[in-house]
Amino acid sequence: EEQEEDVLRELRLFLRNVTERLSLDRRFKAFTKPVDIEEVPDYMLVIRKPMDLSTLLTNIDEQKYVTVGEFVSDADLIWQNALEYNPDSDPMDRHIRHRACALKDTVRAIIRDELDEDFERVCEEVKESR
Ligand SMILES: Cc1noc(C)c1-c1cc(NS(=O)(=O)c2ccccc2)cc(C(=O)O)c1
Repeated sequence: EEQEEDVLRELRLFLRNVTERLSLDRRFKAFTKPVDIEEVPDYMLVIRKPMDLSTLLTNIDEQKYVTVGEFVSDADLIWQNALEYNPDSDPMDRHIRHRACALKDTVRAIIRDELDEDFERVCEEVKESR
């Protein structure tokens, strides 16, 4: 009902704000768009569930997420995929892994600092009621 729509609207505003801040961080430029298959032809063979910050934003607009937990699961795919696809010791792989780890830590720090646990609990209740 109305109260549920209010909660989900506030969730979308919070998740858009988080996603846009990540997209503005220069360290995360390579995570802003889907990996380009022209540039990285075998990417889809290795990575089963590609994810990037622009796709997160589309998912938010399409009301895919009812809880912050669902959003974090998709956000985690971005750095997990980067670690999986770039495992080698060469400098390029190390560089993308450093940025992947920075993304992981930044998402967790924002959620810990800015998500009210009572708000997340209300979102979980909306999810259970559906
Ligand atoms: C991400 C990712 N996961 O595996 C790899 C490998 C990368 C990755 C892919 C690219 N090239 S790209 O054309 O697919 C692209 C450019 C700009 C934004 C988004 C994608 C560049 C870099 C980089 O570090 O500059 C990294």
